[in-house]
Amino acid sequence: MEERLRRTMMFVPGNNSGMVKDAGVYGADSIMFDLEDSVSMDQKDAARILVYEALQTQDYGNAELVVRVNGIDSPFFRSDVFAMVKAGIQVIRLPKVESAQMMKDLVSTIEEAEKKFGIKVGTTHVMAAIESARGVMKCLEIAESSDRMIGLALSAEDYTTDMKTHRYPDGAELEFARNMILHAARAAGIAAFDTVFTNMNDIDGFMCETKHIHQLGFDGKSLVNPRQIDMVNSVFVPTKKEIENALDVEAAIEEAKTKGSGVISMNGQMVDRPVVLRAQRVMRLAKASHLINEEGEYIEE
Ligand SMILES: CC(=O)SCCNC(=O)CCNC(=O)[C@H](O)C(C)(C)COP(=O)(O)OP(=O)(O)OC[C@H]1O[C@@H](n2cnc3c(N)ncnc32)[C@H](O)[C@@H]1OP(=O)(O)O
Ligand SMILES: O=C([O-])CC(=O)C(=O)O
Ligand SMILES: [Mg+2]
Repeated sequence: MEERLRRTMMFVPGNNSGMVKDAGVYGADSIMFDLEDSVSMDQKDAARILVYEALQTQDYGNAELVVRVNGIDSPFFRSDVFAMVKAGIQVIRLPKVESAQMMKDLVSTIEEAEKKFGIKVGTTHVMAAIESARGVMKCLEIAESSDRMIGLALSAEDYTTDMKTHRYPDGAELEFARNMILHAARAAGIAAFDTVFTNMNDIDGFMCETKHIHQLGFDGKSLVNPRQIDMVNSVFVPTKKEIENALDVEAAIEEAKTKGSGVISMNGQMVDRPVVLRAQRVMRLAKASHLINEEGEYIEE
C-alpha cells in the first residue's frame, strides 16, 4: 500500500456546510468528515447527504478523504457506509472499536456496497478508533483484522471516560493506551494517530503533547481545528540537521557497499542497517514536505 504523509487528520462536522465546503483550503494531510459524535441525532441523515454531495462536487486537492461513520451498532451505520462507498471515500474510520470482528463486519458491509455500486472490491480502506479499555487490550488483533487497514487512532475523550478519569496536562492517563496502540500499529505495519486536543487556546499544551507523541513515534494526530495544522507540521517536519545527517548516512552506506561491507563509521558514529532505514524515513518525510529536490538535495529556504 502507498505510504502517505499522515501528520494531520482534521475532523470536520458533517452537518456544517461551510466547514465541509472549505475543509480543503487549510492543507491537512487527511480530511475526516464526521457523521458520529459532532452530529446530533436529528441531523444524521442531513449530514450524510451533505458529505455525500460534497464528495461529488468539491475539490479537496491531494488530501486523503476519510469519513468517521456512526458506530456499528447504531441505526445509521449501514446507510453511512453505503453512501460513503458510493461517493468514493478513500478511508472509513470506525469509532469505538473493541474487536477484530467489528472491523471484519465493517469490511463485509463495505464489500457489499462496493459490489452494489460497481466499485472494485478492496478499493475502500479502513481504520479503527480505539476508545475504551477493551479496545486497547484488543488493539493488536484489531490492527491485523484486514489488509484494508491503514491505521489505528487513539480517541482519548471516550477512552478517559471509560477509564473513569479525565485528561490531565501531563497525559500520564494516556501513556499505556498510547504505547499499546503504537506497538500494535507498528507490529501490523500500519499508521498510528494520536487523539484530539480540544482546548484551542492552550497553545503550549498542544505543542507539548504534539512533541511528546512525535517522540513516541506516532505518524500524526487527529485535529479539531485548522489552527492546529501548522503547529503539528512544525513538529513533524525533519530539521535541516536531520536531513543533512540522512544524506551523509546514505552516502556513507554507499561507500561501505563499495567495500563489500554493511557497516561503516561516520564521524565516530556507527552506521548500519537500522541507521540507514531511519535515514531513509527522514528522506521520505523531507521529500513529502518538499524540503529536498528530485536530486535529493536540501532546498534552502
Ligand atoms: C471527541 C470528538 O469526537 S472530537 C471530533 C468531533 N468534533 C469536531 O468535529 C469538532 C470540529 N471543530 C469545530 O467544530 C470547531 O473548530 C470548534 C467548534 C471547536 C471551534 O470553532 P471556531 O471557534 O469557529 O473556530 P475558529 O474560530 O478557529 O475557526 C476559524 C475558521 O476555521 C473554520 N473551522 C474551524 N474548525 C474547523 C474544522 N474542524 N473543519 C473545517 N473548518 C473549520 C471555521 O469555520 C472558521 O472559518 P471562517 O474563518 O471561514 O469563518
Ligand atoms: O478520535 C478522537 O480523537 C476523538 C474522539 O472521538 C474521542 O476522543 O473520543
Ligand atoms: Mg469518541
